[in-house]
Parts: sequence; C-alpha cells; structure tokens
Amino acid sequence: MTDPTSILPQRSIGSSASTAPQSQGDLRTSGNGALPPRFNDVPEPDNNQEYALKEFYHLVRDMLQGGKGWPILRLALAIVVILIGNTIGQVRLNEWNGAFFDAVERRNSTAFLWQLVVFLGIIAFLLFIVVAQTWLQERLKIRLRERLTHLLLDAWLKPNRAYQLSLVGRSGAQPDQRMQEDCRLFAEFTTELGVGMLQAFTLLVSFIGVLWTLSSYASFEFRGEEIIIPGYMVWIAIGYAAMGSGLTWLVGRPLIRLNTIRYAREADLRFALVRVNESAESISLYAGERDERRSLNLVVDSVLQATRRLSGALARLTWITSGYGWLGIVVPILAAAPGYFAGRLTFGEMMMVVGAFNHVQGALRYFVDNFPKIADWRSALLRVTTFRRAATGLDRTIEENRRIEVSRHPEGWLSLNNLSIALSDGSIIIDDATAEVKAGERVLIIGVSGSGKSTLFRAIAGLWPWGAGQIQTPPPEEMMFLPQRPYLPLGTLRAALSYPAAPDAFDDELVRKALERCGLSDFLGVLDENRRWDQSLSLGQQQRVAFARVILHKPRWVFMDEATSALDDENQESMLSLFDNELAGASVLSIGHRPGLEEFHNRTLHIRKTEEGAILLAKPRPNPRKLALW
Ligand SMILES: Nc1ncnc2c1ncn2[C@@H]1O[C@H](COP(=O)(O)OP(=O)(O)OP(=O)(O)O)[C@@H](O)[C@H]1O
Repeated sequence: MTDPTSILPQRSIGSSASTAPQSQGDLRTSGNGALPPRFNDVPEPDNNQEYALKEFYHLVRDMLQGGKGWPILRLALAIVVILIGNTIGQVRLNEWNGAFFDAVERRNSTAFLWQLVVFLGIIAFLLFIVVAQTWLQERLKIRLRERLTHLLLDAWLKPNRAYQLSLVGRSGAQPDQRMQEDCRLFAEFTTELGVGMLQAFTLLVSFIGVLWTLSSYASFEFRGEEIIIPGYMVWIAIGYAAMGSGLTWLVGRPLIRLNTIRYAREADLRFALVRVNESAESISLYAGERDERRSLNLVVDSVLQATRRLSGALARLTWITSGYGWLGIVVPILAAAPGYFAGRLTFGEMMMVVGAFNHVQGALRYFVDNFPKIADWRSALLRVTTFRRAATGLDRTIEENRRIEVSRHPEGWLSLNNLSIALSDGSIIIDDATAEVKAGERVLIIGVSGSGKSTLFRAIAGLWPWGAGQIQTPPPEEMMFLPQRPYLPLGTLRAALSYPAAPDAFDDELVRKALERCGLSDFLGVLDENRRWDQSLSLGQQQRVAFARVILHKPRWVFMDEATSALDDENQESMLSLFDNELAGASVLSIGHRPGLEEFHNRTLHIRKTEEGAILLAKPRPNPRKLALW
C-alpha cells in the first residue's frame, strides 16, 4: 500500500536507517529497536494466609498513619474498656447462676427472691454495656469505611491513574465495587471480627480460671482410689474446641477461594448490567435485546454457578458448626457429672461449670463459628488491597516497562522526539516519530482508521505512557484537550461549562456570551438546572459545550480529537473560527477526517501504514492553500 501524500520512503518497524531530514515540523522515522513488554499484566496476589495478614497489616498501618487514625484508635480503645466491663458482667452472671440454682435446689425462697433482685442489677449493667458496645462498634465501622474509601479514592484519582488502571487487567477492574461494597464489607467484618475476637479472648482468660478451680471438685474412682486431674475440664474444653476448629479448617477452607470467585462474578454481572443500561439506546436501535439477554444469561449463570458451589461448601460446613453447637449442650454436663455424682459439686456449681465451660470452649471455637465470615473478610481484604496495590504500584509498573518520557518544552512548544507508542500486547503502532509544533501553529493529524491518532492524542495528554521516546509539552495549565465525546459532569449546565474549574468560576456575562457564541442560547434559561446533560444534549450540542468551555478557559494550546465530528459544516466552521477571533494566537493540534478541516490548519501530519503492517508518522505535506500562513 503506497501513500501518495507521503514523501518518505516506506519502512517497517525495526529498520535502523533514517532517510528523512530532521527539521522543525518534520515527522521522521528511524527505527526504534526492541518492543516494550506488555503493560497489562499486573501480577495477581498470592492467595495464602501469610500474604493476607501482611496485606492487612500494611493496610491498617496506612489507615492509622497521620492524625486521621486518631478517631479510629479512640473508638477502638473505648471498645476495649467496654469489653472488659462486659467480661466482668459475664463472670458475675455466672457466679449468680451458681447461687441461684443452689437456692432452687435448697428450696430457699428468701435466697431465691434475693437472687432475682441481684439478677436485675447484673442485667441492667450488662444491658448498658451491650448498648454502648453496639453504638461504639457501629461508629467504628463508619470511621473505618470512611478512612478506607478515602485511601482508595486518593490512590485512584491521581492524575491519569484511573484511566491507566482501567487498562491494566483484572487487578484494576471494577473500582466501583471495590470502593463501595468491598470497603463497606471490609469495615464491617473487620470491626465485627476484631471485637468478637477480643471478646472471646477476655472471656477465655476470665473463665479458664473459673473452670480450672471448679475442675478440682471433680474426681474419678480408679480401682477404689480417688483420682483428681488438675484442670481436667479445661483440658476437655480445649480438646473439644481444637477438634472443632481443625475439622472446620479442613471442611471450610475452600470457602475463601469460592468467596473470592463469587465477588468477582457479582462484579462482572453488575458491570454488564450497567453497560447495557448505558448503551440502552444503541442496543434498542440495533434490536439487540435478545443478544444482550443471551450474554447476560451467561454472566448470570456464572454468578449462580459460583453461588451454588459456595452454598454446597457452606452446607458441608454446617455439619460441623451445627453438630458442634448441639453437642456443646451436653458435653459440659458430661464433663461436670463425675464431680456432681461424687457429691463434690452442688447443683449450682455444676451450672457454673456449664456456664464457664461454654464460655471457654465458645471462645476457643471462635474461629469455628466465624469461619464463613472470616472467609468473606479475607476476600474483601484481598479485593481492596489488590486494587490499592495496583493503583499505587502503577507508576512503578510503568517505570519498569519502557515508558514515554513527558517533560516541559523549553520554548513552551510541543515536540515529539523518537516517539514510539506501544499497545497492550507489546506491538508498536507509532514508531520513532519526530516532530515539532511551534506556538501559534495549527496542525492537523490525519491517518486511516486505527492508525493510532487517538492513541497519540492520549500520549500527548500523558494518559498513554507505554512506549519509548520523549514528548515535550507546553505548560500543562496552557493546554486543553477536547475528545470526540466531551465529558459533562453530573449537575448543572453551568458546572459542565466551567469544568474542571468550580461552577461559579466565571461571571454570568462571560458564560452567557460563550453560550451564545456556540449557538447554545436556548439553554440560557436552564443553566442552573440539574440534569443528565450528557444524555439530554445531542452529541453536536455537547461538542459545542466543549467549545464554550474553551472560550471560558482560554487555553493557549488546544488539542482536538475529532472534536467537531458531530457538527454540520456551518457549525464546524463557526467553532473553528473561534481560533481566528476569540482565541486568536492559540496553537491547535487536531485529529479529524471531516472535510473542511485541512483548510483551517497550516500543516498536515500524516500517519501512514506500511505494507508490512507497521504504522509510521511520515513527513507532512504542506497544505498549499495555507502556505502563506507558514
Ligand atoms: N485501550 C486500548 N487497549 C488496547 N489497544 C488499543 C486501546 N486503544 C486503542 N487501541 C488500539 O490502538 C490502535 C489505534 O487506535 P486509535 O484509536 O489510536 O486509532 P485512530 O487512528 O484514532 O482510529 P479512528 O480514526 O478509527 O478513531 C488500534 O489498533 C486499537 O485497537
């Protein structure tokens, strides 16, 4: 395939000789050698226990860093105090158990009534403690969620990162789910499991002593001799709990992986639904509902399949958790029975043994009872930390690969020096291009569809770092980029016009003039209405909003990627004439196919495909009609 507009000999990527002269405004090729590696394979994390704990440690450390961790630490401290109060109340309640059942056994009505009064006192204390604990726990969940969400938002909304993350594979995918659901789950589970574990620990420490003391009352007869095993009920409780925990670990381990898979599938489903909703108009125009239904069925099936496998694993685990729960009713009584039948334990003391045994083995079995929740917590943790790691490690990942160096041009112009742009598979679409655009020039880039024009536009904007060579740019505050579909934020039209500045950044008069100049005076009356402007304005109107934005911001450099594609000829001319009037002197670099564009520019640069399939930037052909402007 030869291109009549190019004056350069054709060549393929990898050839080293340059045949083109290097002069200002010239796009030249010389061959750039090795291809950069793939950029979209950020490694997935190891799914082991040690890794999860390390990630948890790093995450908590970062959340508590700086003054922002204090509210969390204060709440955690208050919860510790409350938990100690709770444990004291529980020990007292267990003692009351002994006294109360002894009064029942002795048929002592006075003691019985007095114990009822004592009971009311203990319950009032415990009630206060439990309400306070619930309140503090809920506050802690909110604080943790707030901190974590901000941490992820900070990592995500760094310049260019959100876009680049969307290109780096699964670890950067579904930021919505990670910052909404996963952060919420992580905050809730961390609080519930953390408080539960601490409570289990304080109860264990307190009741193990009670159980040890009461164990000395239990004795066995062996060949006529009385045998007392020190703390034997403690050993039974430990053995019983250890067996339960071991079995649970064996049966419940697959839950962690299955949970992770389920969350990922759920996120895929949500993403697919959102995408259908966003593209509802096009889908309807193509009558593509049946096809969408078919694809959605596949995603729904994969969610259900993951949930089915999870429910099977949960049911298997219930054999253990429930079986253990029921055995737990009788095991402490069996353990205390030798002491009771030997007459060394009263009925009340046996009840105390039952209470203490249940607390001890309940605390030891904490892991068993909460296994599904721990699995959920671990999945949420890994999803949050993987995303954060992908976001914060992105710059390093890009650095490790070859990247395009972007810096300031000493004269405030734009220059591309031996620039190569790579795709995700490592292939190069633009190879070793060199060009310079001076202040005040208007340059058009043309090339066949898919030749890399938009990718070059992204590279100049700093969005596309993958490749090699240098781009020198004007000062960032002097540049404005106009993509084909302008971004209109949620909110008022005024906010959309002044974006990214604050909605009230420009005077009413300026805003009015800009709207009128861009043929949008019909919207003067609804400037402050909140609407989905991205849906209610036509693409041509949205493109004119983008030009009105340019009038307000007055950038010295404007980069356009098919920014007039939806305008009729008259409107296109009207918008481009801004650069002869309101924005006279501004430099323009645009990409486009529309007729009429070439006449507006001083120079045309050409992206050309060679026969070998490589794509090169070739020397421009001066636009004869605009030669006078050179
Ligand atoms: N995010 C991406 N990930 C992988 N490949 C991409 C991505 N964006 C673009 N490409 C590939 O880069 C090549 C150039 O795409 P680009 O959009 O830059 O072309 P273009 O010249 O602007 O096309 P058009 O004129 O049709 O808009 C294409 O082969 C495209 O598939």
